[in-house]
Amino acid sequence: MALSFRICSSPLICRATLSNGDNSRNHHAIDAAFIRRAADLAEMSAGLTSPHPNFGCVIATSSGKVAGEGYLYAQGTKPAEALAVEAAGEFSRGSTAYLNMEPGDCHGDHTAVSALVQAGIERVVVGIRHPLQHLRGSAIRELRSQGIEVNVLGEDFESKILEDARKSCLLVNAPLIHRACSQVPFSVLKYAMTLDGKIAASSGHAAWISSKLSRTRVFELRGGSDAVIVGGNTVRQDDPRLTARHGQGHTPTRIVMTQSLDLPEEANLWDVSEVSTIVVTQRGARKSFQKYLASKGVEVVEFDMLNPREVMEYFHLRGYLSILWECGGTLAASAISSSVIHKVVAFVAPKIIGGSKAPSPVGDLGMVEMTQALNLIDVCYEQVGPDMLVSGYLQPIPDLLPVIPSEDATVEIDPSVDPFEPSIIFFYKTWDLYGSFSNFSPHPIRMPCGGENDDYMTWSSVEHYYQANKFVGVENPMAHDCVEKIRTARSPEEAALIGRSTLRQKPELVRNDWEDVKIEVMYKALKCKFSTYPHLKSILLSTVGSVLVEASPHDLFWGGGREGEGLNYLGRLLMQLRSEYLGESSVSAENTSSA
Ligand SMILES: NC(=O)C1=CN([C@@H]2O[C@H](COP(=O)(O)OP(=O)(O)OC[C@H]3O[C@@H](n4cnc5c(N)ncnc54)[C@H](OP(=O)(O)O)[C@@H]3O)[C@@H](O)[C@H]2O)C=CC1
Ligand SMILES: Nc1c(N[C@@H]2O[C@H](COP(=O)(O)O)[C@@H](O)[C@H]2O)[nH]c(=O)[nH]c1=O
Repeated sequence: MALSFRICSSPLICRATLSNGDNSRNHHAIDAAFIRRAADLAEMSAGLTSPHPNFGCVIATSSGKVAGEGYLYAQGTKPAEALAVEAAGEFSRGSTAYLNMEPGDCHGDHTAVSALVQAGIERVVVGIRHPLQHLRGSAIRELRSQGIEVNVLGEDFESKILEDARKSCLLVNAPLIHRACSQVPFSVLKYAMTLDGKIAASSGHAAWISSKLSRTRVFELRGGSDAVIVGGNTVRQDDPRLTARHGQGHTPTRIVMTQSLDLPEEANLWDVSEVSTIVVTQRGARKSFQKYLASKGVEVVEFDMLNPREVMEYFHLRGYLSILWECGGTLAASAISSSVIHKVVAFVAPKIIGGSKAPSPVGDLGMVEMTQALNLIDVCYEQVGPDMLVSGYLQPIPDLLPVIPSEDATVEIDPSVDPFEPSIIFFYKTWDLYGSFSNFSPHPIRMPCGGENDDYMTWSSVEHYYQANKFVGVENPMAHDCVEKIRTARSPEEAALIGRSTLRQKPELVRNDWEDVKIEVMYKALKCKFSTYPHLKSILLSTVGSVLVEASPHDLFWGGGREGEGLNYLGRLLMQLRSEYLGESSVSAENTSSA
């Protein structure tokens, strides 16, 4: 899929022609228009890859013309700001950069901050600060320390028009903000209902209520989510596939929530050749069926208390940002009552089915008077083919300012808090605290390819290098192609997908000694990464005394597993590397003192 960044001629964006009197109002209008454009750009990666923090950037010249634009395609790919200054070329010098959100990583040569500084940007306007506490404020501080003027909406100046622009920045990263504030993923309840409020006929038949066009929109919604969830009854009634069939984009994990585990032996969701399925159930439910599902490649996770909140907290820990609920009314009511649903998306079809027993979108919430009804916020109406799409929020997007203080502010409030000192340090998603320990972190390394080819090459991440090494040195042109495909994959995620699926589908392309050498391959790559980036080495050394655990619940070799049952080889290798660095620094300290 091609990345699009182009010089835009949006009608919103005009040249700045300011008279003295209306200077500040016009400045605000121009800043607001460019920030809204940055937020629109940020949304462009939705559905292309797994959900991640969304970044967009517009470079505007002093005469108010767009010189370059960019957006983050996937986690671990070139920052939006770097793409935008590349597109703007020489026009970047002296220009203003508009960012929907403060960048995360600000250390090193390939970050958003370094791209803006090196391009000679004079002013940066930021829609919102980064919502994650460990990243909040760092990039802004760094840009200011480099002499760039930085204005943050809502902090440096306020007006209605800027407030609206700021809101578009909150909306485009609503999942991240909710995740940061509430420790559950952002959840959207989506349903299709007839004009008389039914989601199926009284027989349970529901195919179809909404039009084909509306259902294509649902595929897009799925593509922009980490997972789609339904209840056991929907599996029994509909035998759904829950795939995103809108093109080549991201496909979410399918989750089934069932207390009874009384599910059919044959179901579309048990075909995991394209997408995985996770069944969450009550501890001890139908052990033999659990085994059967496991034999089909379906992951089963047992809960002591199976309820929507526990399940969402669990998926938060697994790094999920956004979940689409496509369940029926019983589970929807339970999820709303547990306050885990943030947004509702309803397709209303101009059909009437009737039936006093036909199910409706939300079951019993225990309310008896209309005054108790939940009022949606920021409601939108859109016609999709013959249907009406009504969407809105059940909970306001938290106001970041008071809710999430920066790390510096936290230390001021409670000096005993040291976020870098728990005895076990978990890491997993690249944008979380210690995310730079992940193999998916966007830190390119230069390493020889291995095999007969000893030329040094650039690998966009440790994951690219590791996955490619599975096929290095194999005398088969398809293996060579595979190495090249992985090396040039647009994101670590894509590199992993190619590496893992080729290993499964064409095991003959995998080198014979792979199982014997894979740990060494990983160690070399990690060593290269941490030696190349001094700030990463410092973070690694700051963890001395703590056990490092990759919090991957499903990778039981490199990760720690859900309940500590994983071998955690990635954590172990990082600790081994840390000891090596410590040994080196104590030897060099000894040498200095004896010199
Ligand atoms: N038009 C539309 O948009 C949609 C329509 N439908 C229709 O809705 C009907 C099914 O509705 P419904 O039974 O409500 O839907 P679901 O199956 O989606 O949800 C209910 C099931 O969820 C499981 N569950 C697990 N934990 C809980 C919990 N804490 N609270 C509630 N349920 C829990 C149970 O499964 P178990 O019994 O296995 O333990 C329960 O039977 C079908 O006719 C289907 O066609 C469904 C989805 C969307
Ligand atoms: N009936 C109905 C929906 N039903 C939802 O879609 C699921 C089927 O998805 P799939 O098997 O992937 O096509 C089904 O189980 C239920 O969750 N959705 C809609 O947009 N419109 C509709 O009219």
